[in-house]
Amino acid sequence: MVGEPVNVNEFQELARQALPKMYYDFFSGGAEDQHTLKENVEAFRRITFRPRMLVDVSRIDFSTTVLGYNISAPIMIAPSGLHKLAHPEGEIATARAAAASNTIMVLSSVSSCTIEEVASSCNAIRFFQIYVCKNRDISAQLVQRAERNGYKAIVLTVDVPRPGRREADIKNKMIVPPLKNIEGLVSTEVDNDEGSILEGFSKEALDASLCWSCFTDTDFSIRCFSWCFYNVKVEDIGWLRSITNLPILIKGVLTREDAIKATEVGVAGIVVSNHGGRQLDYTPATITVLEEVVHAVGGKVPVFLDGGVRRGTDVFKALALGAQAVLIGRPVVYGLAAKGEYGVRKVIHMLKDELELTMALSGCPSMKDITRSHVRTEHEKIHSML
Ligand SMILES: Cc1cc2nc3c(=O)[nH]c(=O)nc-3n(C[C@H](O)[C@H](O)[C@H](O)COP(=O)(O)O)c2cc1C
Repeated sequence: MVGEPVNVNEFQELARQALPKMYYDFFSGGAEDQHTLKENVEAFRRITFRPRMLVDVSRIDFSTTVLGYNISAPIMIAPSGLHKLAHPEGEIATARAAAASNTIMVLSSVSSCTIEEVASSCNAIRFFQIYVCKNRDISAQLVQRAERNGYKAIVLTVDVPRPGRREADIKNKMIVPPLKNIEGLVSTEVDNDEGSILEGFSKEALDASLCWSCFTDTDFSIRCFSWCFYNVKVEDIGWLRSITNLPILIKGVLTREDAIKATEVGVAGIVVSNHGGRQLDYTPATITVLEEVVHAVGGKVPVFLDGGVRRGTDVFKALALGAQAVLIGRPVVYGLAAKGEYGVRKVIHMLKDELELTMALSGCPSMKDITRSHVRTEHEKIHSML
């Protein structure tokens, strides 16, 4: 029995106690051997600090901006689906916690509350995450609804051409409740005797043919024109840019090769993510590839990171390695399951408190003081021993 939690990790056990096994497994699980799921957390632990002493840390400021929006700390809420499985108020409670914490929430396209319900529930700064469906009209409708309802950016998740093999969901024959945003547009009644219904549905609906496509500005306007007036299907990322004025972030990049392609197609930012270890198992922990992506991008667009962030020290490490901010996945859902909106607020608050302390003890009174030389990676440790 866990009493009042004193850190974010302790919310996981509270969530396990609060939820039916099928739902707890859905939120906590990863793909196959769950190697990447564990590594996301473990890799942070292998990074150590190089703190500086006798710096004036009597005032700490970690407020920042993301795509021009001021937020209280470099900690945002990652998109995760089906929050009503965690708590009856679902994403509305999560959004209210984001508003109270003055941070950004990325709403999942497979949320259990609609785009409109979340938008009208509070004044949180919201981004909207999409998967591209085989039927592009469905994705286009979602993007346009998000834009109409005041969402400030589109987060395109690119690591799910097919769903990863989440064996707990398969065993549990995970049942998907109605996906409110796409109700009536996509059938969730998929026969999938061998696996989870969620997996079966994703295989049916998602467009596995989605690709990068580079284009010049002239090329782009021709594509827009043709899409609007002749309804000719414009391919891929160019297609997405042609249907929205919102900035587009790409979520799911893990290599320099893809980081370069992302900047070439004109995205506004990159999220280094392996989907919290739920997609391809044995992809590296995100914190270990962050620098590779940051170097490849060369400051052209901001780079964000999610996966395994459980401590304020983790946030600091990601910032030192070049992230502009981090996103939090499971801890938010665990907070929601354990204590509703209050639980999500508490999770964000705990991470902020820990970040503040880490900055004070490292000699970094502001975000700009956090540098690469404040951390030591495992690679550097090995190198220094040779
Ligand atoms: C239960 C669950 C559902 C998720 N649903 C989505 C989703 O709908 N769209 C998406 O882009 N990512 C989704 N993700 C991935 C998260 O956005 C994020 O990448 C991941 O949770 C970060 O790792 P962490 O949980 O260790 O913080 C989901 C993750 C979890 C745990």
